[in-house]
Amino acid sequence: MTTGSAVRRLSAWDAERLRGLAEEYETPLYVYDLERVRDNAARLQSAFDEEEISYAIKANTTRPVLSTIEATGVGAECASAGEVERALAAGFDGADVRYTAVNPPARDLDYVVDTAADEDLIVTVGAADTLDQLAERGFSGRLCIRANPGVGAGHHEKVSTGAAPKFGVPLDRVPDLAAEAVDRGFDLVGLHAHAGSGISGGDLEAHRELVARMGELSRTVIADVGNIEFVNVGGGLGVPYREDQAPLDLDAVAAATRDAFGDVDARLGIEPGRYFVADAGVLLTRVNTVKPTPETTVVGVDAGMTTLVRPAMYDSYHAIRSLAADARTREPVSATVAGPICETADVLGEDRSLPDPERDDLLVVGNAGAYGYEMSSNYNSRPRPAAVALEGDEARLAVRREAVADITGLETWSE
Ligand SMILES: Cc1ncc(COP(=O)(O)O)c(C=O)c1O
Ligand SMILES: N[C@@H](CCCC[NH3+])C(=O)O
Repeated sequence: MTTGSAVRRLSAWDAERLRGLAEEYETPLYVYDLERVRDNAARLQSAFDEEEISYAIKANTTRPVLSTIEATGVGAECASAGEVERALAAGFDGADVRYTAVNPPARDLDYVVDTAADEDLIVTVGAADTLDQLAERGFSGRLCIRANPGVGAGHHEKVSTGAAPKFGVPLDRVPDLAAEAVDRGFDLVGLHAHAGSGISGGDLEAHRELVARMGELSRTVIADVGNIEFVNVGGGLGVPYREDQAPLDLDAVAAATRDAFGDVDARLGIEPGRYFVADAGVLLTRVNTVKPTPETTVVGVDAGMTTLVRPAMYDSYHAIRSLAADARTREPVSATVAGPICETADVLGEDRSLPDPERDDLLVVGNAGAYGYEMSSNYNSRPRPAAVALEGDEARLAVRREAVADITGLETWSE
């Protein structure tokens, strides 16, 4: 049983409503549909009904999104002290929050150790060094060890983490570190690994291999040091970005995951981020310049790589559609949709067929709910956009538009 469709194309968004939101809140504007977030959560919970699910909140930490996901009963995986703070503030139970330490700054560890004492957080370490730093701080909470499984996957080499030395303890060193942790009095409750982000059907073999390696590792660790509560095999479930891409068959992924894990006396867990939120969000942007050139029609818009960095950073494809009310009556042109930033990489889409664009047309960019606002920046002193959350017929401002004064307000130097 699944809830809603596994694919939500751009054409499913109500164009008239989006035009109204752009008028009211101006552009660039992120729009999140909370009902779609719930649908995505329900689909995950239906497929992974025997597993423990956490939301990797780095994908979208906007408060209404966090509260909506918290209400579905899943946990939260956090990549920083700031994310832990936001997860707790949104209502996640401390016992369901995991902090994944990646070269953790001392300030993160101070906060997390302090908070863990009251909130029962789980801290995941990916280096023996981090274990020492926790011991130095008198950490007495629940501990998880992140393994580097030696197998990675993902939509781009920059997001394939499973074999990158930066992440996790090499698989063959995990049993010794686990034994050492238990000897030193840590409460070892789990093991963890993550292959990478944006896993598609073609990556399933890599996923299966990672899970199989984690199954074997957990059997060794349990035999050495006794029971643990869980083995989390990471996030990474991809969603279709192109119109012709098929969605992941979640039931098949869940079955393959269980099968590869085998018979281990610990709860299996996953921690997707993107799957919860990607197609629950769009980015609205307005055309400010139309420039025909011999190669292409350059369509200049008010959102750029500072608003949505994925195309510039990973060459990611995001569908773009014109919301001009008379779009159907216009001839299509081949367009390059480019932002206002002084970088050649500041292009949201190339070779896009758009109804003959005009200044002030509204465009909508798809699948912007994951790693969109989260990765936005202030480069070129561009204020970050606003975000609106939709709950049924209601729309509420979730994040106000940044002003230049918000940026300059951080400066302490005055003449
Ligand atoms: C440790 C960890 N867990 C979970 C995720 C979530 O990945 P995704 O949003 O692709 O599901 C990430 C990001 O890649 C991650 O680094
Ligand atoms: N930020 C990446 C995915 C997550 C990487 C985090 N480990 C993307 O937009 O695809």
